[in-house]
Amino acid sequence: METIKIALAKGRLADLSLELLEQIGISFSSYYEKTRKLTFISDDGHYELILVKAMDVGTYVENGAADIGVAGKDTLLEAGADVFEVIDLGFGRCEFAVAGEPGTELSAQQSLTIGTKYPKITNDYFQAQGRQVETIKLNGSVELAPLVGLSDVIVDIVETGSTLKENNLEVIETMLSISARLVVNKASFKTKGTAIRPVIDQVKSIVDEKGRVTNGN
Ligand SMILES: Nc1ncnc2c1ncn2[C@@H]1O[C@H](COP(=O)(O)OP(=O)(O)OP(=O)(O)O)[C@@H](O)[C@H]1O
Ligand SMILES: O=P(O)(O)OC[C@H]1O[C@H](OP(=O)(O)OP(=O)(O)O)[C@H](O)[C@@H]1O
Repeated sequence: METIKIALAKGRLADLSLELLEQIGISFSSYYEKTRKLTFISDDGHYELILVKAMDVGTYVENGAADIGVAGKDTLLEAGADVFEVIDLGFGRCEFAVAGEPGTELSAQQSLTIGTKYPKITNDYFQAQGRQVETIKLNGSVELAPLVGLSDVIVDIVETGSTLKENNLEVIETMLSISARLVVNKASFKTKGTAIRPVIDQVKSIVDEKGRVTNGN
């Protein structure tokens, strides 16, 4: 069997993604040795795990450097990744929102400056409303931008809302829902279909099962 390469995002999605793979019998014991390694071979020798930055998963999968990947919908949209998005995995759930200081009114601002890690999503969102905005690309701690006058508002991920609250900001407008997705390289889907399709099917059945439990049915 040809080795299947799986790209996972370092960070908060990594452990959940590995748990899911373990549930379908794909284990990477060497991952837990906590080394600085970025590639790992599965215990059965059939899969290779590559660990990449969250924003880069789509790029690796689009270019065929990985056959399969797990990435947040946010990063896939921002990277404009041309991949097959086959399953909504149901974890890494959060919302995209415009946030700012309490009382900020978007319509009241003639020209709006927006601090964000996601300039493409932000521009697309406002362009769809026929509105030109100026985005300032940031790489983290985005909530700081309106507090220090770098931008009028921010566009960022909101989960519990506690980061906004602790920085005296609030959601002004929710934009779209985000969750982790299983993605597949378009060529691999055909050329390695015999090996990839069973992985997709097994992941699907686990996600469906979880959905049923969560829904109480
Ligand atoms: N607060 C959150 N709650 C739920 N999911 C989140 C949250 N923040 C981010 N995510 C999801 O998890 C993915 C990975 O986030 P993580 O924080 O690990 O990396 P990152 O902040 O995008 O990258 P880096 O820290 O390397 O710049 C995101 O792309 C998003 O889909
Ligand atoms: O609504 P909450 O539950 O507070 O979660 C939202 C926070 O989580 C993410 O930050 P992350 O931890 O990835 O930090 P960074 O983007 O600043 O690196 C996001 O950028 C928000 O700051």
